[in-house]
Amino acid sequence: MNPKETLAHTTTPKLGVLLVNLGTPDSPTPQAVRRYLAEFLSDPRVVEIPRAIWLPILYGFVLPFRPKRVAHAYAAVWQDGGSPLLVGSQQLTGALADRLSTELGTSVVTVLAMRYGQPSIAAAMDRFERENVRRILVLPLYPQYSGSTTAAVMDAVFASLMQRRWMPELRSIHQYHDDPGYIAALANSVREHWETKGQSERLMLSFHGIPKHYVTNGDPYYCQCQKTARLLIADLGCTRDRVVITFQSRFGRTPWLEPYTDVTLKALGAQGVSSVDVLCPGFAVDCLETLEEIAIRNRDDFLAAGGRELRYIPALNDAPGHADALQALVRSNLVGWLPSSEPPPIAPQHERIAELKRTF
Ligand SMILES: C=CC1=C(C)c2cc3[nH]c(cc4nc(cc5[nH]c(cc1n2)c(C)c5CCC(=O)O)C(CCC(=O)O)=C4C)c(C)c3C=C
Ligand SMILES: [Fe+2]
Ligand SMILES: [Fe+2]
Repeated sequence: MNPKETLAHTTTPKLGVLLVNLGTPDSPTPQAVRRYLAEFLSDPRVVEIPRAIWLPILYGFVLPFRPKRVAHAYAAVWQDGGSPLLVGSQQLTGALADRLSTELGTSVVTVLAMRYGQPSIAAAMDRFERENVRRILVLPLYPQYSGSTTAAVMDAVFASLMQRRWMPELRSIHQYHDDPGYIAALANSVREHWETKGQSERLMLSFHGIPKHYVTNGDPYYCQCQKTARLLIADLGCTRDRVVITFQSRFGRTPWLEPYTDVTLKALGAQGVSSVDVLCPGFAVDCLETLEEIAIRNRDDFLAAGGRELRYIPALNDAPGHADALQALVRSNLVGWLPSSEPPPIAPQHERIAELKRTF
């Protein structure tokens, strides 16, 4: 008998941290975008219309036309290393991996996967198996939980585990919308932007939308977006009338969460608001929806409607405060899995947000 290497009793089991983001095309071409959209939009977590109705629409009306237009949008923001979502997610994973290995040594393996496309969740699980990772913490890079994103990630993780004889132990972080480190990182990023560029007349907090009926059917996404916004506004000390909370990236014909970002920006421009700072707190890293939709298309619309300046505040990406926040989040979810079982204490500068979080 030739047992698998992972059965060797001398190897110490390791711990895996799996970061997962949405996924993105391999290149900004209609063919690659079509492959990506076909996989993404076939997921019943994303489009809940019955398959017999939706798949003919997807293959008959969406996939023949949308990829050409969307490929053009990707081309406008494509980077040397590839799609901004992939590059940014890789950089953030690198920053977190450095921190975790400095703190915990070689017993922790930090890996990035994408829910749709490459690098796949199945490949990450294969790597964990090869490296004798027996305990896995999954961190979907979505601060606010939605069935269409977070649960879709977990579906793929479970599907991959179904194929394995010796299942690793599993934990997952389903949301961190009110995590003090995350809120503080967002607030610091806004303050830094204001210090260098000055304050606009309005601060817009734009979250990715979802269909309204997902929320009425029980998805907590809307409430978690609102809580992120409340905590952020409180930490910034802004007056509520200067802030607008909106939802972007509408897709399809059903009503989505409102107010819509694009409609609101046009209305603000028309009402004589001359400058707006836009932050997208639900996007861990920049991507098509922030760099192209907000910073190019919606900016053009705002200016055309009479506005004078739209300043996009970048996503947290691999900023040290972001990687620090995720490190603390991961650490507090590893209690019992590490020799030292205590979660790290709350950083003194985050205590105020932790207190607010308890009261909201
Ligand atoms: C941040 C959380 C996200 C939620 C919630 C979300 C829901 C959601 N999205 C679609 C449809 C599309 N989204 C697209 C791009 C896209 N979406 C997110 C994040 C969330 N989506 C990101 C980070 C991205 C960017 C990907 C990139 O490569 O940069 C797209 C593709 C672009 C396009 O064709 O317009 C679609 C389609 C639905 C239907 C949905 C909820 C039901
Ligand atoms: Fe989306
Ligand atoms: Fe979009």
